[in-house]
Amino acid sequence: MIARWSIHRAGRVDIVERMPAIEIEHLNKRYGATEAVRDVSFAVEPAEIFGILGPNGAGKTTTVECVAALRTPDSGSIRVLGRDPRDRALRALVGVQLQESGLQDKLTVQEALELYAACYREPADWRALAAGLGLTDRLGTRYAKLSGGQKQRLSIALALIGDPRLVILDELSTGLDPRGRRDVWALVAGLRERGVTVLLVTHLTEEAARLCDRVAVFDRGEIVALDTPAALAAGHGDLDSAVISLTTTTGVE
Ligand SMILES: Nc1ncnc2c1ncn2[C@@H]1O[C@H](COP(=O)(O)OP(=O)(O)OP(=O)(O)O)[C@@H](O)[C@H]1O
Repeated sequence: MIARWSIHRAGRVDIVERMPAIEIEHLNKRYGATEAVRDVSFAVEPAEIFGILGPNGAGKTTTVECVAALRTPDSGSIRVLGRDPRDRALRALVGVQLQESGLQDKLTVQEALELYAACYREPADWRALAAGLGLTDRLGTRYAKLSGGQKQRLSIALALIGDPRLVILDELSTGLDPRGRRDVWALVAGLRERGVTVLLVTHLTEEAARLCDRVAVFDRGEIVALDTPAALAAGHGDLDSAVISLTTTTGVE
């Protein structure tokens, strides 16, 4: 665990002792009659890979969208790197990969990478990111012509282009082939080694078991269990069985 942490790329230095990277207290969010998130509280430590598992519609994306300031909570509090999620200073410190990318069809992979890199004062090396994600031979390809898995690789590269301190990854490996999954798992494990905090929404228990230090299991908008993957799996045989027995919703809304 990192005891002392300095945030310097926002133009000033904050030294924070044992401050969680993300702190959520009593988060509530509803859409009309649907209570998407109900009284959710958890904290993510610096350099931790924290997983969110749970069935479709359990409130996982809504929660991470609140952390990413893409949705406004109805009540509760969220601190990201000690700040309000809407604090502009976080733009340089937080990378977000969500299920929809919204990229223009005509942009090539290289143009997208260069465009996003230009938004940051100290971007990551986009060529190295592209290489790590197996995109080097697709740099000249327009977004519309990419396969689903290649779009996914690009969205991960774009989440990392600002060399963030915290990355939010929603369904990291959806649509990736086995080699692609292995590439992104190595990439995410490497982030932790560099002290980057990762909030990871996933449906893959294998991914959670391999990567995550701790996992919160969501069901019907609530956290029904929070522990290490090994502790969650204990007594159930494996993590898949644990999630199935801990949750009640079916896969279909
Ligand atoms: N924009 C929206 N308007 C209305 N209801 C919504 C909206 N977004 C999500 N919901 C509802 O809120 C609940 C939680 O949705 P959310 O997307 O957070 O779940 P999830 O756990 O991420 O699901 P999945 O695994 O399918 O991505 C669901 O019942 C969903 O139908």
